[in-house]
Amino acid sequence: MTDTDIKKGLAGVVADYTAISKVNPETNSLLYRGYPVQELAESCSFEQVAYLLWHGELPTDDERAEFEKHERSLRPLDERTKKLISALPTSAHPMDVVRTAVSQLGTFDDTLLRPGGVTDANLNEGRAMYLLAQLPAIVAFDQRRRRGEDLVEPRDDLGYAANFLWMTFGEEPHEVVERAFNVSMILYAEHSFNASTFTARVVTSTLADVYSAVTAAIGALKGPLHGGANEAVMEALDEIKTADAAEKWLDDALAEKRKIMGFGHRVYKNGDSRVPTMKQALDTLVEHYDRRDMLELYEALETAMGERKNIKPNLDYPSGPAYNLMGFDTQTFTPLFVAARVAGWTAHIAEQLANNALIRPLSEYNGPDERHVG
Ligand SMILES: CC(=O)SCCNC(=O)CCNC(=O)[C@H](O)C(C)(C)COP(=O)(O)OP(=O)(O)OC[C@H]1O[C@@H](n2cnc3c(N)ncnc32)[C@H](O)[C@@H]1OP(=O)(O)O
Ligand SMILES: O=C([O-])CC(=O)C(=O)O
Repeated sequence: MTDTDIKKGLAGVVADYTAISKVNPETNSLLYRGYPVQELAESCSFEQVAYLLWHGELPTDDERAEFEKHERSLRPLDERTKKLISALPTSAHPMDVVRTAVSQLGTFDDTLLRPGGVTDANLNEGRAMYLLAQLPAIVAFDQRRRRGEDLVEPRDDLGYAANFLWMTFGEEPHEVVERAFNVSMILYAEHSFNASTFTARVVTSTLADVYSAVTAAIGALKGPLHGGANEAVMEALDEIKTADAAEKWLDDALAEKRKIMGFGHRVYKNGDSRVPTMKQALDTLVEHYDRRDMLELYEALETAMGERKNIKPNLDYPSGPAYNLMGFDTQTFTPLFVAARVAGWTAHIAEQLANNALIRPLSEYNGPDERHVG
């Protein structure tokens, strides 16, 4: 075996089929079940897109109404979840809180103990809906308690995006903000075999349950090379402060061999298909909040990175400042990604189970030759 036989980071390896989404770097496009993500972001709600990812088709009006009713009924947090979150230190990262809360949700589900209960497709669909409905409440409550604010109960007269913002900020969002947030949730919902989704599929392939797979996926998403980058983008923009400081900041960072968060991608080498749509949403927020300074800073760093390295932004680059303008704390950004991506993770869990093979690659041993104790 030579070095070239080792696929470091599994780069370029096709590990399985998927019918859920197609990431095409050649055409710089992303399809969810065949639909261009830009079209879905333009005309659908996050709930419709979750339905599409799970069922393969967009819902009819009746199916949509039923789906929304079910999702809304599952929003309120259990007292045990409120107690658990309240007991966790506010010094802990919100991703650790979300991971812990999802893990606890698994302990409430006694259907897991039924014969065949872990792999039952109907039960797993119910679990996916439960997680989709609960995550906004978990994320919103955690941000509020860190600010010394009381929990805001969900509303069943609001759609997913409006209710999420309502529970976080305690007021109904302006339509511009609701729209931008809905777009971000759709763009974050699914992206084929990214690291967190692959993690969920690895865990599922052992026939472990949905909660275990999602808890593990949250762990994988936390890192700054993946979902954690949206938070890191904001930290960088906060550090740079103004557009005229961007070039020097970048030169210093590159000289220190730092990775510039929100830039580059394992699959897209010519720009991330989702960035133009999220950038448009960011533009609407810049106008709404009258924050041209943010846009200038955003564009200055993007331009400098293009000139120095010819590396383009990924989705985390525009979504970081967008979430900042909406009023989210920087550490809440990656939990927002979790809330959206759980739609994709659970679609992949179902797909993995429908045609399962244990995921277990080989390694080439390069440690000491055989030796003996004593
Ligand atoms: C939603 C998402 O999860 S999107 C990804 C979010 N992550 C980030 O934004 C983190 C910053 N980006 C990165 O670290 C990388 O671009 C990754 C991890 C996303 C992709 O990495 P890989 O496909 O493994 O590419 P790799 O890291 O090998 O980069 C190739 C070259 O480009 C450079 N490069 C890639 N991205 C960056 C970056 N953001 N800043 C500086 N240099 C970079 C690498 O240093 C490397 O240079 P070299 O060949 O001189 O060593
Ligand atoms: O596909 C990837 O490797 C990372 C990514 O953009 C995502 O998960 O949205």
